[in-house]
Amino acid sequence: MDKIIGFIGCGNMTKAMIGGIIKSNLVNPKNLIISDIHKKNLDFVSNKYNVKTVNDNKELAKKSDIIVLAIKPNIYNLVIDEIKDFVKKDVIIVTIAAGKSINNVEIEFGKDIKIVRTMPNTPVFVGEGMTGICYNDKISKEELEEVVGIFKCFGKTEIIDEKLMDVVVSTSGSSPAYVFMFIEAMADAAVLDGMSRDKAYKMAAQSVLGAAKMVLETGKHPGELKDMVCSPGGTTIEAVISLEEDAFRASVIKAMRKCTQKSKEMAKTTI
Ligand SMILES: NC(=O)C1=CN([C@@H]2O[C@H](COP(=O)(O)OP(=O)(O)OC[C@H]3O[C@@H](n4cnc5c(N)ncnc54)[C@H](O)[C@@H]3O)[C@@H](O)[C@H]2O)C=CC1
Ligand SMILES: O=C(O)[C@@H]1CCC=N1
Repeated sequence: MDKIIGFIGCGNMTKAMIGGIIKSNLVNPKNLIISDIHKKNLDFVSNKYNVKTVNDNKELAKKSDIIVLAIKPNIYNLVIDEIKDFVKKDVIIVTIAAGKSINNVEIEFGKDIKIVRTMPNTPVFVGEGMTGICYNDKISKEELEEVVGIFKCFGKTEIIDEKLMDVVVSTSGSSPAYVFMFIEAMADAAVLDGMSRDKAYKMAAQSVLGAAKMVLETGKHPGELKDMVCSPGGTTIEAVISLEEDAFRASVIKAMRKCTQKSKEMAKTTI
């Protein structure tokens, strides 16, 4: 691709995304421009990846063909207000924030603008991200493919109906946090029973990775895969029954619905 891709905000997500883009050789590093209010973040990426950096969002807006808004949702208004009169006519705006609908962003720009709304997750750091993507009616098939191509540099992508984007937030955007809690809890139990901390994290995490791969690669129902682990009168069924008694699955479902609801509420209140 020979388009100029600009990232506004050089935090965790941007660092991970540009790392993946450069590794996959999608664009020359010189075609990436990053802006941030903190020089320390810009120095980090220019030293590590040899990308262009600017401390002025307007300057980035004037030069970029695609702009990824990688700032926190609460400053989207501020940043859009700052750049809206400086963006190129055919610029593609890519959002990655929870609770920012396409309509919110269209209203903030106050003019016809191409928008791709995405929800990635932190596994983009290791090239295993999962990104839900939707877009407005100004985006052509080719433009959508270009943006999808960016997100494929650091993981998998799914095109999703916008009305399900709040569900994407809870299912893949926020879900690494609950999985980390699960791994931490498993490791705590192992440590309690005498295993060293480093071995406990490694063994719990690899088991989660392997189990996830089995769901993706066998196509079997997760319940069937669970049954394959449970020997009659054995050890696993003891753990399964204990988790059921403590409403393990109901807790996860309840937590995810709260997460989805929060994303919906944010979309109502952030314009
Ligand atoms: N962390 C996560 O798991 C995920 C985050 N997101 C979304 O990604 C976005 C970025 O999140 P993170 O990278 O985690 O945040 P972060 O806090 O690490 O990065 C935000 C960056 O924006 C910079 N910034 C603040 N004001 C600015 C301004 N006026 N102009 C330019 N830069 C400015 C900050 O200095 C910081 O480097 C958020 O909207 C978040 O909702 C999306 C999916 C997953
Ligand atoms: O908690 C948040 O707002 C972001 C969105 C998805 C993951 N983290």
